[in-house]
This record gives sequence, C-alpha cells and structure tokens, in this order.
Amino acid sequence: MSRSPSIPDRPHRDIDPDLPDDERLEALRSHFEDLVTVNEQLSSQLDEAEERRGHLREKVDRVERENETLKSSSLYIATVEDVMDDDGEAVVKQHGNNQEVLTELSPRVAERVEAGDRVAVNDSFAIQTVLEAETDARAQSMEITERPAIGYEDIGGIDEQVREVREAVEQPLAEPERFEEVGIDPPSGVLLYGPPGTGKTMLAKAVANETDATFIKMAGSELVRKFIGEGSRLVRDLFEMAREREPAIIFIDEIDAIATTRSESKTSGDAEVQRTMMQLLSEMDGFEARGEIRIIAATNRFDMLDRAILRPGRFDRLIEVPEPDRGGREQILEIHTRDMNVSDEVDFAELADETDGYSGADIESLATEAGMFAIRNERDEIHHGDFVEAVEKLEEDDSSDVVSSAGYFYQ
Ligand SMILES: Nc1ncnc2c1ncn2[C@@H]1O[C@H](COP(=O)(O)OP(=O)(O)OP(=O)(O)O)[C@@H](O)[C@H]1O
Repeated sequence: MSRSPSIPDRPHRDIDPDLPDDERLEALRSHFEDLVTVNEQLSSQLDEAEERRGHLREKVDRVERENETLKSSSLYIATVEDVMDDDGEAVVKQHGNNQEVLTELSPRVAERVEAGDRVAVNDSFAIQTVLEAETDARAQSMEITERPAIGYEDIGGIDEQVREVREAVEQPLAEPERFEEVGIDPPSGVLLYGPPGTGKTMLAKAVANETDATFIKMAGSELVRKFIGEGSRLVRDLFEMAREREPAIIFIDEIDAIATTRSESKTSGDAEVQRTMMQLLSEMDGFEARGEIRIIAATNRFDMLDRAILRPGRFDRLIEVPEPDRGGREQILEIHTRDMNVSDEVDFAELADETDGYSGADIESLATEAGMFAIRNERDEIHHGDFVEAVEKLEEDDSSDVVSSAGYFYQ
C-alpha cells in the first residue's frame, strides 16, 4: 500500500508590531499567500485520501462478499490424516471419494488441527472448520463397549441358539485355523430373528465378551431416522471402526429398517435406505471371511427382509430366537432373581406355568415388579405371592403388550 504524503507544516510568521504599516501589510499578505498554498496542498491531499478510502471500501465490500459466498457454500467433510507442524501443512482425506490432498493450514485453524480430526473443507481443500466431537455422527450412532458385562450364563432358555452362535461367531474368531484346515469359510454374517426381548442383543454381547472382542452396535432404525442422508457413510464408518478395533463384533439391530423388501414407491427416502443397504452389502462382499471381525444382525420382522441380504457370503446363517418355553421361562426367572432376596417357598416351576407367552424381557420386568410388591409390604424378602401379584399387575397394565409375540411376524 502507498504511504500517505506528509502533511505540510503550518506556516508561522512573527510580525513585528513596530514595523511601519506598509511593511506589516506586505508581511501579512505574504503570510496569507503561504496559508493559501498550504490550504491547497491539504485539500488536494484530502481529495487523494477520499479517493483511496473509496478504493479501500470497494475492496472491503468485495472481500465481504467473497467471505459470505464461502460461508454459505457447501463444505466437504474430510479427515485429517497427518499434520506437518513445521510446514504448516496437513494431509486430508475427503470422505466419499477417499481423495487425499496436501493442504496449507491457515493460521486461523493451524493451532487446533490434529491428525484424526474430522474437518470441513472448501472446494480448494482449505480447512474451514474443525468439527466438534458432538457433531460427529459416528460417536452418536454407535454403541461401543470394549467388554460387555454379559456372559452365556446370563442367558436362559435358548441353549441351542447359544450353541449355534458360538459355532458361527466364536469359533471362527478363536480357532480360525480349524476352518482353514478343513478348507471352508465360516458363515459371513449371522442373522438372529424372533420376537422382541428374547435375548438377541444379549447373545451378541455374550460372544463379544467371551472372545475379548469389542462390541459395536448400530441400530438400523437410527441409521434411517436420525442420520438422514448419512446412512451409507455411517455404514462405512462402522466397518472402519471395527477394523481399527479388531477383534470386533458388529451388531446391527433392527436390520429390517435398512433391508426391507423394495417398495414400489421411489421416494428420495427409499433411495437413501437403498443406498445404505447397498453399502452394507458391498462392505460384506469385500470382507475377509476368516478375519477378526464378525457380523451379527437382528430383526423382529423376518418377513419383511430383502432376500438379497440372505445370499451366501452375506447373512448366510439364520438363527431363530423364539420365545422361551416353560423350562426356559423357569431358567430365566432363576437368572433374574439370582441377586434378589427370594424366599425358599417361591415356586419357579409354577410361575413358569403362569407366564406362558412371556419373553425374557417380560420376565425381567416381572422379577422387578415382585420386588416392588415386597418393598410396598415393608418386607426385605420376596414371597411367592409377590410374584403372583406382579403377574396380575403386568397383565392388567397392558394385556396386549405383555404377551410380546402378539402382532409380530417373524417368519
Ligand atoms: N433369554 C434370556 N435370558 C435372560 N434374560 C433375557 C433373555 N431374553 C431377554 N432377557 C432380558 O431382556 C432384556 C432385553 O433382551 P435383549 O435386548 O437381548 O432382547 P432382544 O431380543 O435383542 O430384543 P429386541 O428385539 O427388542 O432388541 C435383557 O437385558 C435381559 O435382561
């Protein structure tokens, strides 16, 4: 920028009052002329300053307009792979096309950017914002447990299903060489289907616990409802997360939400669900069958599933998890009252008879409710009568809901 011209000095002249009049007049006239000259210089400087101000104003307006455009235009999401502190540069990888670029860090963000951050970049890959953890949909949409506190001994009445899950999920993780020796691939994915509250999630957690694998759960319904437009990216993130934490069990609950039979209507919502499912299938297709990641999905709506997900190499092991039978209900009652102060006179076999149609989750509520009756009666021991009252209360509360299989179609 050009420097401003220096301001001329103010003319100053001492006029001797004792001078003769004509000389004083001459001196005053000459002083006046000096003043006029300085005045002219100042006004021309003022004009130049006004002109420069006009130019600067135009420049500011242009920058502001550019800034607005930058702010309002869409930004891409990328992940910072590496930060070169010395050079003030970073390598970022754009989501979607996995394009990697070396970008210069502006001083505004340089201090805050770290490898692994999710950032928003503009068309020229300049980082505009570092995304906060809360805006990170990955963290919100997945439940990650290093070691779930559930073991096979906590699951009652579905011994056969436990055996099948162990064979299809646990064994390939624990003894992959056995599959290699025999020359077969273990099942790619296991699909658990059956009414709600029968222990499908528990089963997946128990396998993760038993194999020291990280349990990563994602709910199909959330994928579709909460993260509209992000479904397929989240599926990709889900598998990436699992790869970072091997061994891992990926559990996709309510898989019917993303894998329903294609409907006739082709709304944009359907297209998005379809894309999410295609992403899931392509992740599974590109999967190392004997690897350290196992996939379990669950559904209450087997009838609605798109058969494409059941093909070999995908969810090719189907395990039905039914409602518990009489013996199963008795076992589940015993499991859920293990830590309760239950009187010896409580007859679990009789209670199992009384609870036909109850799911495991219903039985858990029943045990809690019986405990509430004991507290209400100011006892610290639970009697058989408390369980009977709890059965009556649950049936009164919602006669249609207690019998959880009513209204669910699972095959
Ligand atoms: N077979 C079972 N043995 C012991 N407890 C059970 C069993 N089934 C269900 N429960 C109890 O019910 C709760 C819910 O079970 P879980 O979440 O595993 O059911 P789910 O089949 O995955 O249901 P949903 O289809 O609704 O997701 C469990 O936390 C557990 O306390």
